[in-house]
Amino acid sequence: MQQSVLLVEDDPHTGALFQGLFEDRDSQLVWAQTGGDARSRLRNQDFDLLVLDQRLPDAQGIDLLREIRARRPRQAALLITGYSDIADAVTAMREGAQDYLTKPFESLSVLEAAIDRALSFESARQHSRQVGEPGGDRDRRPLVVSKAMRHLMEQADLVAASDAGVLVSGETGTGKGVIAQHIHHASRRSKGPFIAVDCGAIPENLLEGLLFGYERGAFTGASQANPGLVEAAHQGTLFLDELGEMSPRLQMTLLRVLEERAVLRLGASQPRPCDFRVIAATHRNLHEAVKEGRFRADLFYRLRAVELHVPPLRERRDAIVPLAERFLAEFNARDERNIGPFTDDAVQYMQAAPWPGNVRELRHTIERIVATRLDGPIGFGAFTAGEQNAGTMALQELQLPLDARQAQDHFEQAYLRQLMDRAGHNVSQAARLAGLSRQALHARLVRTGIHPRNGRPS
Ligand SMILES: Nc1ncnc2c1ncn2[C@@H]1O[C@H](COP(=O)(O)OP(=O)(O)OP(=O)(O)O)[C@@H](O)[C@H]1O
Repeated sequence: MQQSVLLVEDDPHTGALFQGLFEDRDSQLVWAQTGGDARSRLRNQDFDLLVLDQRLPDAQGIDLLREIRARRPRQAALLITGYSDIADAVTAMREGAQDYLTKPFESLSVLEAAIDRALSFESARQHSRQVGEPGGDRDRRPLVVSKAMRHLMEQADLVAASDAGVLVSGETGTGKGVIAQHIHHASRRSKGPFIAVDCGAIPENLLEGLLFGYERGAFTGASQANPGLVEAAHQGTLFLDELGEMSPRLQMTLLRVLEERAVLRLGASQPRPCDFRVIAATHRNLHEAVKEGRFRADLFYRLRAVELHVPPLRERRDAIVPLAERFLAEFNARDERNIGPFTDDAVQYMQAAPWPGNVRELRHTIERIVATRLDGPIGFGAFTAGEQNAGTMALQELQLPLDARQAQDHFEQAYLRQLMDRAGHNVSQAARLAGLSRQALHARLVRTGIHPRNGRPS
């Protein structure tokens, strides 16, 4: 079925760019130049995807998105920001945008990939809602197979009943975020928001404003007051991922907020009461960090009333094949394929492989396999194909354009994708391998349009 996209954009160049992009596509583009125009178009037609510019003559893209999603909570959207403004981007994601794009666009292919991704995501979502109900929610639950994980989930259920601070530790990709969400959904706060922040990916000064909020004029560029994620998590759960990366100054502010149950926005004189539960996660050994004085002991003990350690996948090998089968079913449904089953040698390979990137790496591998074939059983070769000569293959497949800047962009994208694959899609690990700071790498990933989590163009 033909999909439809509503572009809300006042800039004629960007509008023309989109019209050009949609000329050869099987989907329909409708272009509205103002918020008012967009509202009237939405009264007459449903769109599979909205692409909203943040700065419109009569509205802010985020405000418009908020307004539209109040009536259509499942509306898929992408936000275009004029500057790489991470605060706008994060707000947009919180309002339910699938993704954000920064202008000027790096390249047409990055833009096209983002639209494709949002549209295929939307069609998969519509599909899974239709076929998934009433089992849809069940499918999103973590798969619990091994004894160690069963024990962990029992503990998670117990702690969910209390309001105690929880520290979830474990290697990257083991499912710490999944456990945090499970605790939230099993707790009395389940009707409130679950807000996740990756403390390691955001520079300290931005993280401060993002978490604790700011008043208008608190700093240059603070043109309007912003409540911050702590306030947004009111009556819900704040998931602080990679807490070990938080600077000592922000650790102190966070401790104060937790002790006083109130937050003081930057530039404000009156604290605002807030009621939220913190679940923190770390891949670092925070006990060591406390001993070495790099992490505040008082904050550590406060957040770690209960500690749950998620074991690496190699220590729960009986879960590998059931997880792989779950992911295979998920991607077959999403990509409308019918690939599988796994052959015996594929099963043996999976069970023996080290999976340094844990469940995320397994999931990503199955996604790659499904994306690169049409049907048939999955043998051992499917798992090793990506590893052999990964470097030379990536370069041969690059087909670099002759324009020097474009060639550099292509090369950087290929490099970053390969780097993220090697690092099991963990930004900290990738930054270590690349010899870059985590923030510098994150900025490059955002700039080149690669999604830090899955290495695909966003
Ligand atoms: N038990 C599980 N059942 C189903 N999917 C899982 C399970 N554990 C992890 N996953 C999937 O693996 C991926 C990684 O999980 P998650 O993001 O929770 O890991 P993490 O430990 O928080 O990673 P990081 O330290 O990099 O933030 C996600 O796509 C998640 O859905």
